[in-house]
Amino acid sequence: MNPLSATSNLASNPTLAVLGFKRQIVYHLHFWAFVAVAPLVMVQWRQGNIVLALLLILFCLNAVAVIAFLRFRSTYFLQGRLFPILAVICAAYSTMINGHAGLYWAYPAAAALFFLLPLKEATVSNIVFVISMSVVSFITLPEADFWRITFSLGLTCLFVMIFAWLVGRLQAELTRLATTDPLTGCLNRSQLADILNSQIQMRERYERVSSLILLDMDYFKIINDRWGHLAGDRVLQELSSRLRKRLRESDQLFRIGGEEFMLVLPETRQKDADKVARELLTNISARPFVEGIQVTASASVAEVDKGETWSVWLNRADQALYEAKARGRNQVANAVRRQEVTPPEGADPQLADA
Ligand SMILES: Nc1nc2c(ncn2[C@@H]2O[C@H](COP(=O)(O)OP(=O)(O)OP(=O)(O)O)[C@@H](O)[C@H]2O)c(=O)[nH]1
Repeated sequence: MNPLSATSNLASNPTLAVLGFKRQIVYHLHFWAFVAVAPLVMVQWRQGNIVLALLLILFCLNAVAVIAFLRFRSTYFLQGRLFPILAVICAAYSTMINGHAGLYWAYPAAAALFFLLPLKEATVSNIVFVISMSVVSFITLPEADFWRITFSLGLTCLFVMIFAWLVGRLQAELTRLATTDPLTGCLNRSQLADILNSQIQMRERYERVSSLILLDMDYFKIINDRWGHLAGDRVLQELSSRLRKRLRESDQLFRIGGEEFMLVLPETRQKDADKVARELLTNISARPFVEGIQVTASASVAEVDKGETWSVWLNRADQALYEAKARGRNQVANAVRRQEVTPPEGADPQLADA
């Protein structure tokens, strides 16, 4: 996959958008590092600095490998670990033989590390980088330069580290805002397909069966009409917190519509999910909500079937929810398994899946 094309997922999946952003940074930094360093190979070779020229060739080859792996395999070659090692060796060695001319390259290399590696690894690499450059400048340059280099390089690293840390926090916050519902804190629809698909893959590959529960409040419109929208909002908040309390760490809670929630229960069979759904409904109807509002909800349960897509799975649960509503509400309906749908005689069995 072209790393630059990952932005096409920006609107549909925030997590992929952040991943695409990170790929682009890695891609651009290696591309421009290659463009800057490749001519230096010739310069150092001509000046007779063969070892440095060979080190720079290695640096360029690493950049080409990272770009190629990103473009053709969608993977990060050696997780970017060669860049800091080669950058430290090249900058330190170049400073030893070329003095200040080599030192200038330490600054962009140190800054780049914070965008190529996880924050902790980049910090450790840069501490090693600053110490190496300090030792080299102490040995090869006047004492005043040693102090200037140590402080200016250290400060550069500190500034970029703070910037990279803030960008990371901003990314995490934007992802959270884009993937959750602000009223209840539940996941929104943005990751629904991905999460259902991952459960389907667990079913196909490892025979691990997951179930989903759809839960919809009964006559919620009446609550809004009688107590107002603010009270309605508070009921939704309390409902989501009651649901969350009953769930396991591995379960996921989505708000997929106004008063409709979806619970994904990994490694849970239909009969166990049915038990959970019944407990949830009892928990909802047993105690009044804010301002003494008494509510009930209807639910449906569907275990993932072999070979079905996420939309078929969700659709089966949706049909069952209609049934629970039609049968009088405040109850659980189990979705019909695809195998249980017997096509009329002579009909194409494939059509039963539709
Ligand atoms: N307070 C509040 N109300 C919401 C929100 N989102 C949707 N609603 C309301 O939820 C109500 C849903 O009404 P319906 O779809 O008729 O469902 P219902 O009244 O629960 O009836 P059944 O589902 O058939 O039992 C509408 O009045 C929406 O305005 C929200 O975020 N806050």
